[in-house]
Amino acid sequence: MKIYEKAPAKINLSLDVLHKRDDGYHEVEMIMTMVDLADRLEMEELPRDTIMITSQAGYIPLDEKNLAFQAARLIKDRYDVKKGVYIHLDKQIPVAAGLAGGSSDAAATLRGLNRLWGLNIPEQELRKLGEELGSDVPFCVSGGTALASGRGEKLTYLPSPAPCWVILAKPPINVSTAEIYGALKADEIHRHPDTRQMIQSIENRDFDQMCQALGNVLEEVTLERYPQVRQLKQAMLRMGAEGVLMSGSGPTVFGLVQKESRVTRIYNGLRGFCKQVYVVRILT
Ligand SMILES: C[C@](O)(CO)[C@H](O)COP(=O)(O)OP(=O)(O)OC[C@H]1O[C@@H](n2ccc(N)nc2=O)[C@H](O)[C@@H]1O
Ligand SMILES: Nc1ncnc2c1ncn2[C@@H]1O[C@H](COP(=O)(O)OP(=O)(O)OP(=O)(O)O)[C@@H](O)[C@H]1O
Repeated sequence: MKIYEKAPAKINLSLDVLHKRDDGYHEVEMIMTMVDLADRLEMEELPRDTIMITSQAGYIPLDEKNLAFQAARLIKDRYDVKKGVYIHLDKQIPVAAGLAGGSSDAAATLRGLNRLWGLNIPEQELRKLGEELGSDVPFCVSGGTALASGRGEKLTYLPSPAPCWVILAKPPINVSTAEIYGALKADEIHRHPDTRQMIQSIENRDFDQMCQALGNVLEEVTLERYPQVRQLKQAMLRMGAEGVLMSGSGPTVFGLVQKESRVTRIYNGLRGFCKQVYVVRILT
C-alpha cells in the first residue's frame, strides 16, 4: 500500500521575539499560515526494518539529517514499530528559505506513518511528538492559521485570513535560522509587530488591516546581513504589492495582493532579477 501526503509551506504573517530563554531558544509570538506551495511525499512499507529516503532534489540530505527520516525514526521508536518504510520526497518548496519545508516534510511523515501503520495516534499527540523535531513542526502537523507562542509549539487556532494572492520570491542565498536567531539582540529590538492587530485583522477578514499589521523582528538581522533581501522587499512594494514581509528567518520575501491583474505584473517584474518566484494562495 502507498500513502500520499502533501507538505505545504508556511509563511509568518507576524513574528515577534519577547526574550531569549535560558535554554537558548527565543520566546516568540508568531502568526503563521499555510500556502498552497507543497512538497509531495509518497510512503510505502518495506519488508526490512529500515528507513530509506529518496528525492528528485539533489541538494538535501537523505540520511538521518533529513527531517522526514528523523520523524520516521521517532515514530518507530516511540510506538515500537518493527517495520521499515520507503519515503520519496518530491521537493517543491525551496530549501533553507524561511518556508519551513523540512518541518512540513517531518509533519507529513508523522501524519502519513500514523495512517500507513494504523497507529491511531491523536493529532494532538502528533503535534507533541513534532516538538522533538523542531519548533515549527507542531504547527505543520495541523496547518491552518495559528498564533504560535513559547518557542513556537503553543498553538491557538485562528480563522482563515482574508483571501488574497501571495507572491513568494526567494533570492539565490540560503539563510540559517540558527545564525539569524543567534545574531538577534532580543533586548534591543527597535520595533515589535502589533500581534493583537494582526489577530484582529484575521478575525475581521480585513485585508488592508492585515497588510498594515505585517511585521517580523528577524528582518532587522537578515536585511542587515543580506542587502539583496532588502532590495527584493523594496522592489515588491514598488511594483504594487499591498503588503510585503520576509518570512521566518528569510530569505524568502512574500507580497500580499488582492487584484489578479496586479499579481501578473508583479510576477513578471520579479522574474527579471529573481529565479525563484511563486504565485500561491493562503490555504483555507
Ligand atoms: C524562524 C521560524 O521558522 C519561524 O516560524 C521558527 O521560529 C524556527 O523554527 P525551526 O526552524 O523549526 O527551529 P528549530 O529547528 O527548533 O531551531 C533552529 C534554530 O533556531 C533557534 N530558535 C528556534 C526557535 C525559537 N523559538 N528560538 C530560537 O532561538 C534555535 O536555537 C536553533 O538554533
Ligand atoms: N526534508 C527536508 N527538506 C529540506 N531541507 C531539509 C530536509 N531535512 C533536512 N533538511 C535540512 O534543513 C535545513 C533547513 O531547511 P528548511 O528548508 O527546512 O529551512 P527553512 O525553510 O528555513 O525552515 P524554517 O522556516 O523552519 O526555519 C537545510 O539545510 C536542509 O539541508
